[in-house]
Amino acid sequence: MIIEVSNLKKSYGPLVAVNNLSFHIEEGEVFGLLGPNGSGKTTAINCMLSLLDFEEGSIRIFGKEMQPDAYDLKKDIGVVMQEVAVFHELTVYENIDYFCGLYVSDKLERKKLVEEALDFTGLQEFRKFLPKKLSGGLLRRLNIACGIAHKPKLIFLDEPTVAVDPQSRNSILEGILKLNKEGSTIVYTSHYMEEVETICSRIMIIDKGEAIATGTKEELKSMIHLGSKISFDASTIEEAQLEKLASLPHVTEVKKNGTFVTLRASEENGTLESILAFLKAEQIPYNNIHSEMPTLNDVFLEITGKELRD
Ligand SMILES: Nc1ncnc2c1ncn2[C@@H]1O[C@H](COP(=O)(O)OP(=O)(O)OP(=O)(O)O)[C@@H](O)[C@H]1O
Repeated sequence: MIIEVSNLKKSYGPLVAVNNLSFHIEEGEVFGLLGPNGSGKTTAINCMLSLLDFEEGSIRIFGKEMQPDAYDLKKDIGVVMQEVAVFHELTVYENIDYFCGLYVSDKLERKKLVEEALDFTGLQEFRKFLPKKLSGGLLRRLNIACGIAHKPKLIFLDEPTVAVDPQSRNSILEGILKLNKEGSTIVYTSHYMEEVETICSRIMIIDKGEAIATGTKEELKSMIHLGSKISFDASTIEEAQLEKLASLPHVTEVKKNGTFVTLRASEENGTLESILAFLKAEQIPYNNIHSEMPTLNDVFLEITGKELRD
């Protein structure tokens, strides 16, 4: 087991930021911590890194208790923090070389690793640039290169894609999967459910410092019984017809907002067909019909009663 957190509790004065948090992360996982802003993700990471002390619980990394002076554990950990932390007077190359040098003293070996990190983050052509000449997305890529150049076994990435352009975002996400393929276990925090769904093998959803659900995205979605969502535009549909729709097999909910009708179905198979057959039989004109599987936002909404997004 790479990480084992048991009953972690951390407060800032009267505010309990993380409460009774327990989870484990196995080697090779991309583990996602998904929660809205202020839900305690960064606090949990900082406790795992022994950057913060905590009142209750225990944290074991690589099978050993994590301590502020556990340098033997820390050398195998890479950290990419939310705030970009690079030296503004050093070039892109020199920054990566500096951070890599904290772990790798052999010059030749380090040169190879820095070149690989430049390739990996697509920063080769910017190697001589000072950070102030980089766009926000490139600066975040530099932040990542500095955190991962020494090829750590375990990498923490805290919201690495906040405020980056879509191209850099995709390149960051692809890069994380590549690091994972090359053998690193990843802990990834985000409040973007799409990212977490795309790259994480297992996800813990947190809210107000507490874990509300943990599992693969399929497991999380099967915890709720929302099934798929089917929507269409039907300006002439009548109240009595909406009631009939609600009584079709597997339809669990029907809502109308303006001309837009949204149904929830507990079963994917055959439901869309029976809705289409009903609309045809009742001669109800409709447009833009589409069906969506539930998202992690639906899971969050069902459990907490609020949206994941701010
Ligand atoms: N140093 C601090 N002192 C007091 N309160 C803090 C401190 N750091 C965080 N908090 C509070 O603790 C709670 C959890 O914050 P934390 O930063 O861990 O959440 P988060 O999920 O990482 O959110 P974000 O994505 O916005 O960083 C929030 O209510 C935050 O305001």
